[in-house]
Amino acid sequence: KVSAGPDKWSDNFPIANGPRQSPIDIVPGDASFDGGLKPLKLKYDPSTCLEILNNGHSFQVTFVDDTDSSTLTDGPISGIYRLKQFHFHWGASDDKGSEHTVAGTKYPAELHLVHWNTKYASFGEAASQPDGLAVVGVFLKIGAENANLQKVLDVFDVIRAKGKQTSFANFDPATLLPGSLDYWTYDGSLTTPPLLESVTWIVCKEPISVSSGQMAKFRSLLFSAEGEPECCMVDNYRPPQPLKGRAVRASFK
Ligand SMILES: O[B-]1(O)OCc2ccccc21
Ligand SMILES: [Zn+2]
Repeated sequence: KVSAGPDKWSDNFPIANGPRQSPIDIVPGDASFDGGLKPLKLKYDPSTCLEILNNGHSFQVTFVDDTDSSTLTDGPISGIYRLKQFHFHWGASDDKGSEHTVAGTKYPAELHLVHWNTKYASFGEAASQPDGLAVVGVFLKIGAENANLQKVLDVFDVIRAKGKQTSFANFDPATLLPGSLDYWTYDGSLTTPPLLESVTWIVCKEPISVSSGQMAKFRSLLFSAEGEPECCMVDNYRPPQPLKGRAVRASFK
């Protein structure tokens, strides 16, 4: 059965209309500079990279998270958050695809690096806590071919269908970060069901590049499993949700 789109999610997940839903439209002029925000501290160990899988709504690269080898600290958060996985959201064409927008501007894709608070025992437990997750969002903008991203795209042929996975070792997610780690931050949620309101969002102002040909490769993945009618994996983004009085802070002037 085909899963229902974002407008139908509230039927099974009433939190879809909750007070801290994501993504949002970030309006730079409305964000308040907070001098108390620390620089992001991302320490990633490529040897914790484990596998890459097509989970039917995106593809994700999963990391071993039983030690503090790959962590996010500082920034707007307190304590140590461990990297669990990263994944992307993208569109059917280059004019849409990101989840967060910037003064209404949509990017063709958005990277999410998902971390969980080690004050909790596991990702699953953390995901149900208001301070449980911290997701670093990075926009992708059409430009030069991204050689680091290409290492991920090169294995797409073996994970084309839903449920396919393969080992993926020694990838350094830091190679997907922009030069500047200036960011906006606000309290939000998962952007896919169960839409849990447990995410401190950290959205980088500076995008990374992706070529139009590389975006076409994203669109070669399938929502469908082997043996099912082929359905291209595109438009796997949730549109912006109401801010409902939340503050968006900027780490930069
Ligand atoms: O980026 B997402 O909201 O999409 C799915 C997901 C899973 C875990 C954390 C955050 C997210
Ligand atoms: Zn995501």
